[in-house]
Amino acid sequence: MAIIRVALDVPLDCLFDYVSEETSSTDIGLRVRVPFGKREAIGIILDVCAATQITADKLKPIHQLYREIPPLPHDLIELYRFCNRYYHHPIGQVVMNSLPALLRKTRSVTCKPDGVLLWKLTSIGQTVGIDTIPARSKTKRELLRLLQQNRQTTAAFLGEITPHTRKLLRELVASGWAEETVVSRGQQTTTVTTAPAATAEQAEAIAAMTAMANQFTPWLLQGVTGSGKTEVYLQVAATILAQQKQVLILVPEINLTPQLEAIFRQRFPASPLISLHSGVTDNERLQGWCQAQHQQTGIVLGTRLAIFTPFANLGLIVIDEEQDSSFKQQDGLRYSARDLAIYRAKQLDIPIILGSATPSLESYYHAINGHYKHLRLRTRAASQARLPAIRCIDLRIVKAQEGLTEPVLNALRETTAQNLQSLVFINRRGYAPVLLCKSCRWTATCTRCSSRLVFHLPARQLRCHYCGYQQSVPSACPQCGDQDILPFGHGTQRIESALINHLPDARIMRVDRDSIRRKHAWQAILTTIQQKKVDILVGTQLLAKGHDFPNLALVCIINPDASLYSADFRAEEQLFTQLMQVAGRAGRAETPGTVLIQTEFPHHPIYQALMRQDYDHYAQQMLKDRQAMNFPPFAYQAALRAEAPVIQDALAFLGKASAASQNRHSKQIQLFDPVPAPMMRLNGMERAQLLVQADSRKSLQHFLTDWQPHLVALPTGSKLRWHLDIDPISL
Ligand SMILES: Nc1ncnc2c1ncn2[C@@H]1O[C@H](COP(=O)(O)OP(=O)(O)OP(=O)(O)O)[C@@H](O)[C@H]1O
Ligand SMILES: [Zn+2]
Repeated sequence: MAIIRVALDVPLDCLFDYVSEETSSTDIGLRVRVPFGKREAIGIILDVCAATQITADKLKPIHQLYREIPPLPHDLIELYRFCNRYYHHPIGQVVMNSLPALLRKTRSVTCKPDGVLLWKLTSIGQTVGIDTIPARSKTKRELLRLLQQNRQTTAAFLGEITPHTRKLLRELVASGWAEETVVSRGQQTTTVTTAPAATAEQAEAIAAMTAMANQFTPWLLQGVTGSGKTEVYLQVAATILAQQKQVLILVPEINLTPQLEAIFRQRFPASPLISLHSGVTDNERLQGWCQAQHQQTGIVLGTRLAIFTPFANLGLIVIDEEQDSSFKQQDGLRYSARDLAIYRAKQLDIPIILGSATPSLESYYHAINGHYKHLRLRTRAASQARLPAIRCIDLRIVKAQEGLTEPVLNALRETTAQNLQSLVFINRRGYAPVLLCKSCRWTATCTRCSSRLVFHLPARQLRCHYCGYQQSVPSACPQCGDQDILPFGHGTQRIESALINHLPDARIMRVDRDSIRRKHAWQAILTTIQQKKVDILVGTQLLAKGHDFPNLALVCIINPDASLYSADFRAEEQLFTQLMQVAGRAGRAETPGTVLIQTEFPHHPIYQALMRQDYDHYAQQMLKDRQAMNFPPFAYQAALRAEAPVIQDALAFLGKASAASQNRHSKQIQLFDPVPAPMMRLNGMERAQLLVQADSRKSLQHFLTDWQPHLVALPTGSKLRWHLDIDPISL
């Protein structure tokens, strides 16, 4: 009889002990159904031991052990434990929330190898010389030769060679030379591409990485927009896949997966690929998860949650657009998928590539310090492609009408006339961000959030972009009764209608979260762009990230000034990155690109750096500022956040939390005063935060480990909620 220790989805940071007759230490990582209070719960066995502190009368037997899928691998369990320690998040919630939804239900699951059987050689089989097979066994020789040539082959294909294929394959299996694997359906791609000749810079990067393909090496691949980072990933992945290892590619946005998926499928038709992101069904996610664990898949492409995929034999991790904030989870377990990826790569002793045109300051700092190996791609890859020319339009001199200036309109007209595409970038969806009463200055605000309601034209609705609240537009000002209430400012819908007025003949398409809501809308949009059925795109950052539209020649950036003077010290970095990204969409193939920026501050260093396209200089300047102010990456932070129906309660809780830490106060730790969050009200709750800062990760962790039990012990009242956010990316 064994005591098993189970992780359950409860907010307590402990494992729960049960007895089980049928369990041994090899069952760590299996799912169990257990009684929990008056109900049943599902959990994962994290430990099996001989003794427990629970008294015999309280110790309960498990209800069921699920063996239909093999236990979670050890390295994944180690990753859970790391998350538990580092993010100070309850172990059971770490484990259970990283699992596919179907594994969190108290039901058995079936993982069917939903795919095609393929034959391949074992590593011994690959080294067998053809001439060791007697010359009279002509068909056997032929079979072996075919398998050596095509890494994975269907039995049907082999069956065309000889009617005795089945028998011969069995012989190969008996000698330990060949084996069957399962490949998910839909892998057989019709168009297969071959690698283009790498540019000199690409070749250098690929050579450096493949030379160190079998050990932990963090690479920062810093390549200007359009420099062909994807090609570098592909060629390094080829080496890893040829070693029969798996590749994990993380991208920031689900919308970036279809293009990349197609590229990888076409390049590696024999390597099964799965996509894991919020768009796949529960069952697809479960099957993908199982296939990765059984090495029925070679490539996993996914968004941040895919970092928790179990792998049989992972050989490479790629993080594309590594600076992107969506790699950080913003609720529950607030992990950074990028940081966890570094942990995993180290744990498995494999290389990791962080790719970006504008690395995060953290990664850039590691690279210039030599902690990461730094590779550069300084020129665009396609032979004719140059970086675009970037120019500012001074809004103090040139007036905008309906948000658009004459130079921008002219450039759009010219580009359209040349049959080329343009992108008008405005990072605000809806028609107008403010609805304003002209006589009493009333503005429409959300009752649940400290935000303004955004005016959406087609539906004539006011919507809160934070909590989703909606109402219809009032016919008169609710405060003074005046009927003169007007939309103020510009969103994508308003720019779209202005463009329709100014360029009636152009084909205009708006791309933002509202327009891609329908299923498959995104695919349709990509096809429309690729088939050149649109002249002008009006879009938010959805279109700015990572896309490769060869016919796009002009990018116009409308009013980016809004976040120039934000209170958050990261806002400037984020704006710079975003503008470099969006500017980088122009002129990626033969067509030279132009970028126009409408701004009231053309002399601001951010636009100056942008016009020079000098990331390094700007990054180094920002690093100097961070150092002077003692901000990350020169300091390590955690935020304690509390929310309650009234702000005083949240602040009071943080005050007590701060007091509870006093004895453990050291020189290395700085606790700031509790303050209301920049956006104080959200979803009917009022929020406050307390920033903890340390000079090293270690002292921060020490402090938090000490502090946490005191936090847990603080009385909160029923309505107050709090959490810790380690390495927060927005304050
Ligand atoms: N060696 C090469 N020869 C010719 N074309 C290439 C080569 N490598 C890449 N390309 C092409 O260059 C274009 C840009 O490549 P890619 O999309 O990988 O850029 P990127 O570095 O990811 O840029 P961004 O950071 O803007 O996303 C693509 O159309 C790609 O097909
Ligand atoms: Zn709201």
